[in-house]
Amino acid sequence: MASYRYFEEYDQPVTDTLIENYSKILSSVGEDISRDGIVKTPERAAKAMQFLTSGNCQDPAEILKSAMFAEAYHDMVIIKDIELYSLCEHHILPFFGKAHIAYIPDGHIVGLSKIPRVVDVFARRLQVQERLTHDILECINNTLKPKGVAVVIEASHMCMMMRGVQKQNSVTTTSGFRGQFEAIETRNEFLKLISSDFS
Ligand SMILES: Nc1nc2c(ncn2[C@@H]2O[C@H](COP(=O)(O)OP(=O)(O)OP(=O)(O)O)[C@@H](O)[C@H]2O)c(=O)[nH]1
Ligand SMILES: [Zn+2]
Repeated sequence: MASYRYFEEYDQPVTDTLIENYSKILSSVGEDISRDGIVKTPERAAKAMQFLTSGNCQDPAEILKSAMFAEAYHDMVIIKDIELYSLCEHHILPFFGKAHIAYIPDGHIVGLSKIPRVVDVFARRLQVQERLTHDILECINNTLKPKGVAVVIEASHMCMMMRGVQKQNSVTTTSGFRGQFEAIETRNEFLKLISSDFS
C-alpha cells in the first residue's frame, strides 16, 4: 500500500464551510440560491474546489519514490504533451496547457505514469506557471537524483482571456533545466524532440 494518498474523498467540515461561503458569493452577485438549477451549486462548487486544490495535501516525492527502479539506462527519457489544468493564484481562474518533461537517469528510472501524477499534484494547487514549472523540476531533481532534468510548460491563462487584457491567443512558455540539460547541446536535443511530431 502506497504511503501517499491520491484524491479519494471530500472532507465534510471543509465541504460545509465552502458551501456556506459559496452560497454567500452567489447571493452577492445577485443569484437566487433557492432556484432549481442553482440550489445544489454551492455543494458542487465546494467539491470541485477541494478536488482542484487536492494537491495541497499530497506528497509528490512519495509518488516518485513508490516506483523507482534500478536500471542501467543512461539516455534521455522524454514524456511530452502531458495535459495540465491549474488555477492561477491571483484570480482563481484556470490556466491550462501541456508539460514536456525529460530526465537522464543516473542508476534509477521512474514509473512513467508517476511523472504526470507529479504534474497533477503541483497543478492542483493555487499556482503561478513559473512556480509550477520549478516545483516539478526540483521534485524530480531532488527525489530521483537524475543526471539531468528538464521541464517546459506551455499554457493559456483564462484570466488573460475571459477578463482583464482579453487576449485569446497568447501562450506562455516557462522552462527549467538542471544538470546535463544546462549544456546547450543536450537542451537543444530535448527542445528539438518535443517540437517534432514524428510524422
Ligand atoms: N507571472 C505570472 N503572472 C500571472 C500568472 N497568472 C496570472 N498572472 C498575472 O498576475 C497579474 C496580477 O496583476 P494585478 O495587477 O495584481 O491584477 P489585475 O488588476 O487583475 O491585472 P490584469 O489581469 O492585468 O487585469 C496579472 O498580470 C496576470 O496576468 C502566472 O502564472 N504567472
Ligand atoms: Zn490570473
